[in-house]
Amino acid sequence: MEDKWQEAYEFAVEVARKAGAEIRKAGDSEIKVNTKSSSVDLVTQTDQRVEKIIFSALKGKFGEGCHRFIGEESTVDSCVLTDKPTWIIDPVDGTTNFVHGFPFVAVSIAFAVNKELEFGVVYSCMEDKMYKARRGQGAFCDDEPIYVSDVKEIKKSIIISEHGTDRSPEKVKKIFSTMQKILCIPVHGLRGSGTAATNMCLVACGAVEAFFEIGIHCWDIAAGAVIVREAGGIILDVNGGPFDLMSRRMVSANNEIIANRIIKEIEIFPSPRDDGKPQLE
Ligand SMILES: O=P([O-])([O-])O[C@@H]1[C@@H](O)[C@H](O)[C@@H](O)[C@H](O)[C@@H]1O
Ligand SMILES: [Mg+2]
Repeated sequence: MEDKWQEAYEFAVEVARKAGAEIRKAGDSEIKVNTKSSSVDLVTQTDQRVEKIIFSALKGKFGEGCHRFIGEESTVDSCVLTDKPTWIIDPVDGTTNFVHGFPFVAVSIAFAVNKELEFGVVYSCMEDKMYKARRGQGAFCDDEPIYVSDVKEIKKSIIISEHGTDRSPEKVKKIFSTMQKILCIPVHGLRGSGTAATNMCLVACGAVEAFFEIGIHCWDIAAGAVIVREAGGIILDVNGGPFDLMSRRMVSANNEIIANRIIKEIEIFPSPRDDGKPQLE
């Protein structure tokens, strides 16, 4: 049977690598910082320019007729998954890191058809590491197979959590209360790279056991979701239910034991969905 998406997958890897090179060479001139949802939710000309480069490469190859495009800096098509082939793109995941020269910045490109994620590509461009996965065909870093950790004891785990860009006191209190409870289980450590896409790849390659966050967007996690699953991991909603790409919350983990142990400690707070539907509790 013809494999319809292999060419698109390979093209996405090429585009991600080129976009990463553009990020690396963006000099100080381009790091003119603007803000979005809060004074600490940063965006630069590089975010916008690199998204344009990615979109024009994909539209040039696949046309604008039947493919839809969801991108952090444009969201020309609303964040609603249809059955149409849909590209879900974060051109610069870890924008704050990029502005500060903190060396974890990723290009995240995911592709969905019939509302199902078909493949994900995450290029950690400062590390020059290419993570990728196609549904049902395994996960890779620089073409080497990667697998989640086999740790089942929470007290032998490293957990990633991020504080995001919302600084409202009630949310910050819940975020740090959750972190304190997890830290004092105790776990071996808490970490965070500052980019959700990279965090998910760290779960996928077994460097950490889980990453959870409330407040991320579909473009931050869509590619990482494929990579975690194909590396043998699991992704759930923070309430233990099924993962929902548009819900702006998730737990990704090496196995269900670790995922459920983390979920027990998460203090959930509301976060408006990417698709505008009412948020679940
Ligand atoms: O904005 P961006 O750098 O593409 O995405 C980032 C996410 O990857 C990260 O998980 C989150 O904690 C940050 O607040 C920010 O949203
Ligand atoms: Mg971004």
